[in-house]
Amino acid sequence: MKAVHFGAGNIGRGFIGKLLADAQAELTFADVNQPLVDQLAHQQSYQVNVVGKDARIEKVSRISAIHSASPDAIRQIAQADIITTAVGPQVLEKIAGTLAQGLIARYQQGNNQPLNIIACENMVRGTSQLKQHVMLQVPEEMQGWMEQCIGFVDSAVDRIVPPGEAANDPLDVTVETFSEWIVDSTQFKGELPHIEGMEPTANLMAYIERKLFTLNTGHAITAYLGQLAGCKTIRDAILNPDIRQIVKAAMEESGAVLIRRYAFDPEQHAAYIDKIISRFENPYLHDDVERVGRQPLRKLSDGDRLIKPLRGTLEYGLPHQNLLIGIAAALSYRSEQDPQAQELATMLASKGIEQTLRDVCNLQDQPKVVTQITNVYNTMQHQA
Ligand SMILES: NC(=O)c1ccc[n+]([C@@H]2O[C@H](COP(=O)([O-])OP(=O)(O)OC[C@H]3O[C@@H](n4cnc5c(N)ncnc54)[C@H](O)[C@@H]3O)[C@@H](O)[C@H]2O)c1
Ligand SMILES: O=P(O)(O)OC[C@@H](O)[C@@H](O)[C@H](O)[C@H](O)CO
Repeated sequence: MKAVHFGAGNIGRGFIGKLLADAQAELTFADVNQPLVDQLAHQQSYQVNVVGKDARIEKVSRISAIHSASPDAIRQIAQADIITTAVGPQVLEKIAGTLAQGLIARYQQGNNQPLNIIACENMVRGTSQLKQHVMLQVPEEMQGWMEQCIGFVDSAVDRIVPPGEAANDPLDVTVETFSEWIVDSTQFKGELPHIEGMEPTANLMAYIERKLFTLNTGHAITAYLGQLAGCKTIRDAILNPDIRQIVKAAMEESGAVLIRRYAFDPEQHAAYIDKIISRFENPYLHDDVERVGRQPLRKLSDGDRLIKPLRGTLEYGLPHQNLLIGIAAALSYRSEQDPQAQELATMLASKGIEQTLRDVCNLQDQPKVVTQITNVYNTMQHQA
C-alpha cells in the first residue's frame, strides 16, 4: 500500500503516520516545512513516546518525506493507494491544487486503481470540504472517473499530541495512550484498507459530533478559562476547581444535545466526559493553553465546538449557561503569536463585543444570547 500523508506535524507523526507505517504502508510525508522535510527524509525514522498507562517508546522507520508543493508530490499522488491529511482546517483549500494536479496525472496515466483520501482534521466532514475544493480544479471530463475511482472519506480523529519538548530530537513526538480514528465506511472506493487502529462506521456524524462537541468543546473552554486564570498548561487549568466545574458542566450541556440528537446512552456519555477530563489532567503531557486555544476565530465560528453545541441547546430548549461562559472566555483570549487572536482583539476594539459576536459567531438571530454573552464577557474583563 502506497500512502502519502500531508502534514508531518504532531498528529501526522504521532498518530496517523504511525498507524500507516504500522500497517506496512510505503509512507511518504508531504509538508511545507522544508527543514522538517529534510530531516525526515534524511533520518527516515523517528520515535513516538507513548506516555501514561502502558508507557512505551515506539519507532517509526522506513519513511520518506517530500515538499508538499513539489513535482514529487504530484507523482506520488498519481501512484498512491491512500492519502491522509493533518494540516489544519484552513490549509485544506491550499493543498487542493496539488491534489487536483496529482489526480489529473493519475487519470492521464490511466491509473484506475481506487484511491481513498481521508482528511484527519478537527472539523465536521473535512474530507467532503476538501473534495469540493479539489472538484473545482479538475476538468469536467474527469468527474465520472473521480466518482468511480477516488473515495473522499470523512473521519473523526482523537489523540492529544502537543508539540514535543525542545530537548528531544525535533522529530520525536510525545502522545497519550488513548487514540481513536473513525472513518466513514460508506465513502470508500474499492476494498476497505486494513489499517490497525482505523475503525470504519456507517454512522460517522454521531462520532464526529461526539468528539468535537465533547472533547474539543471542553478542551477549548479549559484553555480559555485557563488563560484568564493565569494557567500555562491544560493540566494546571483543569486542576483549578472553578474551571473544572464549568468545563464539566459545559460538556454536560453539549452532551445533552448529543444524547438527544444521537440517542447516546446517558451513563456512557457521562463516563466519556469523565475519561476526557482525566485525559486533560495527564501529568505526562505538557500541553500549553496557547496550543489548545489557537485560532479562536475558527473555534468561535458557527459550525465549530462552541457555537454549534450552543445552537443545539437553543434548538432543544436545553440549559447552556456554561457554554455561554466558555464563549465569553474564548472572546477574551489574547495571544501575540496567534494572528486570529490579534484579529479578534482588533475586531473587539473597533466593532465592540455585540457586533463581533454577530459577525464571528453568526448569532444575528439570537439577540438574547448575544446580550447574555456580552454581560458575561464584560464581567470577565472587569475581573481580569
Ligand atoms: N495535535 C492534536 O492533538 C490533534 C488531535 C486531533 C486532531 N488534530 C488536528 O490535526 C490537524 C493538525 O494538527 P497538529 O496539532 O498536528 O498541527 P501541527 O501544526 O503540529 O501540524 C500541521 C503540519 O501541517 C503542515 N502544513 C501546513 N501547511 C501545509 C501544506 N500546505 N502542505 C503540507 N503540510 C502543511 C505544517 O508545516 C505542520 O507540520 C489539525 O486539523 C488539528 O485540529 C490535532
Ligand atoms: O487542533 P485544534 O486547534 O482544532 O484543537 C486543539 C485541541 O483541542 C486538539 O488538537 C486536541 O488536542 C485533539 O483534538 C485531541 O484529539
